[in-house]
Amino acid sequence: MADDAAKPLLRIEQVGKTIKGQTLLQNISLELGPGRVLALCGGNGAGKSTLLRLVMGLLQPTSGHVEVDGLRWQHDRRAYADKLGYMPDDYTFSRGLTAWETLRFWASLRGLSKRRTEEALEEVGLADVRDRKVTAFSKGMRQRLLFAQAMLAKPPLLVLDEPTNGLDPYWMDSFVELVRKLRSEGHSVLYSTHQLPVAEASADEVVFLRGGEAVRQGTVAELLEQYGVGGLHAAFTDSRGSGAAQDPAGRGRT
Ligand SMILES: Nc1ncnc2c1ncn2[C@@H]1O[C@H](COP(=O)(O)OP(=O)(O)OP(=O)(O)O)[C@@H](O)[C@H]1O
Repeated sequence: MADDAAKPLLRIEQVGKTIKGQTLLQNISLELGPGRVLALCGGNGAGKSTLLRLVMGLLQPTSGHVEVDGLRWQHDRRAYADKLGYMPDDYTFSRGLTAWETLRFWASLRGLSKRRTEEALEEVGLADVRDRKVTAFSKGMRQRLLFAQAMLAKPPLLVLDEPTNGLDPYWMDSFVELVRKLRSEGHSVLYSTHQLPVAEASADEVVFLRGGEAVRQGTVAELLEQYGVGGLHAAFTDSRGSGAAQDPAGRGRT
C-alpha cells in the first residue's frame, strides 16, 4: 500500500470522455498536491469545462478515473462532494433574490453560519451591495458571487470554470490575490482560464489542452524558462500547433 501522506489531493489518471462517438477528452493524466494551483488553458472547445465537470462528478469518464483525496465519486458521493467547491462557467440565478439571500441559501444548504456568509461576501467585495438583486448585477459581480459560493465551505479543492471571465482589471488582480491566499491556507485550486497573465501570476502549474488532449504541461517556472519573454502566451501559441483546430476562425482568446 502506498503511504497516504504521499497521495496528491487530486489525481486524474488516463481519463477519456466520449459522447455520441465524439471524443471530448483523451488520455488525460495529472496530479495536484495540497496547497497547489493548476490552471487549465487552451482554445475554445479544447475540453477544459468537460474536464472540470468530470472532476466534479457531473460527468462520468468513459475511461480512466478521478480521485480526490483518495475518494472516487462513484464509491462515496457525499464525502467526495464535501472535498470540493465549484464555480460553473454558466449559472442562472433565481430571480428576485438579493446577493445576501442567494449566498445565505447556499450557506444554509451546507449548514454554514451567517458570519461565514458575510465573510465570503466581504472576500469578493460584495458586502456593500448585499441587498441588491443579483439579476441587476453586472457579469463581473455575478462571477464574484459565484466565486464566493465556491469558497463558502472552505473546501480542500476549488474547481473554478473561467472565474475571471467578465472581471475588470482590479478584480482580476483581486482574484490572483484571493487564489494566493487560498493556497497559503493550504487549499488547492484547479481553474480554467483564457487569461494567461492570470495563470502566470497565480498558478503553480499549467496544463494546455488541445482537441481534448493535454499537449503541454509543466510548472509555470518551467514554462517561463522554456519560453522566455514570450511566457505562457508563447506556450499557448505553441500548444495550438499549426492547425488551430479548435477554433475555425483561428482566434485564440487570451
Ligand atoms: N454534452 C456534450 N455533448 C456533446 N459534445 C459536447 C458536450 N459538452 C461539450 N461538448 C463538446 O466538447 C468540446 C469541448 O467543450 P468544452 O466546453 O469542454 O471546451 P472548453 O475548453 O471549456 O471551451 P471554451 O474555452 O470555449 O469554454 C467542444 O467541442 C464541445 O462542443
